[in-house]
Amino acid sequence: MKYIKLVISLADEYQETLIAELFDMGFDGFEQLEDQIITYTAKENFSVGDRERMDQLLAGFPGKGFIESEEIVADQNWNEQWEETISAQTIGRFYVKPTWDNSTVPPDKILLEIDPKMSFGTGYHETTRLMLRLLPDVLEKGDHVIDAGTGTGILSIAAIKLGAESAFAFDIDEWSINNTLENIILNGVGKKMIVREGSSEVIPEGDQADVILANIQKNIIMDLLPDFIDSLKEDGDILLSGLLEEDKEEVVKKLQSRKLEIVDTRQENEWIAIHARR
Ligand SMILES: C[S@@+](CC[C@H](N)C(=O)[O-])C[C@H]1O[C@@H](n2cnc3c(N)ncnc32)[C@H](O)[C@@H]1O
Repeated sequence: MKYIKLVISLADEYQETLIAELFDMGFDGFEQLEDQIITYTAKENFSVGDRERMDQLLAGFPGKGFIESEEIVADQNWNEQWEETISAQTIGRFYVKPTWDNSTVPPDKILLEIDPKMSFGTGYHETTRLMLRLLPDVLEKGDHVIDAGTGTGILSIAAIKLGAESAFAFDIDEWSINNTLENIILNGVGKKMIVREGSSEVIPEGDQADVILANIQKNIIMDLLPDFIDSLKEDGDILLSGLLEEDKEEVVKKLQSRKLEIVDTRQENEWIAIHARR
């Protein structure tokens, strides 16, 4: 498979906003450098319309961004480049590392072995970190979890390692499903985790979660929220991220209008996560 590698020139303070947009366009694997982002997408996914939309987006930033270079790279090269940018890190109670990192797991940490390939969820993004830090405060042993937009599977795997009895994870991205399946095997959580390709329509009828996890993006979360609430037990908890600080008011209002109580809100840089309870 061939990928398009784009090197984009953009001031640091606008990079997260652009990344959220590019992510929705199907781009994945974002390397943030000083005033520069390197990103990839499958060649067949990048239409002329996408290119125009990207040019428009970049022109909209103060000081303007632009595409410095565009190159077609083969799968193998791409993965090698990507892997070089990933290394282990501690996030709250977890130690997240790819298989090619041989560092020692700190004794008090729970290992999450995640080979990210192209799926979002290395633990490097603020939204994943916020979710991983909130999860131990919310999850109880024996819980059933629904993980919407699972990416690499990282949040479900973390939940099971914390003591969840089962997790149902779904994602619209086929690549993410394959990557999640690999990570399930790596972490030995296969018996407790079910993965499906698709959106909220794939949640089994009558499935009721103690905890719903959704690190996606504001508009998608707003659309899927009614389905999430239908699949949440009375007193169940919902953790939402992929949200920017500026999204907070709208999302909180919507949650409250559906009679959910806001328990906690956390922030890292301009990103937030919300913990609400039914
Ligand atoms: C920001 S990533 C989060 C990945 C991972 N859960 C984490 O916390 O690191 C969002 C994921 O949501 C998926 N996604 C986007 N829209 C979706 C939808 N309508 N239903 C299910 N998954 C969706 C994307 O493919 C992507 O893998």
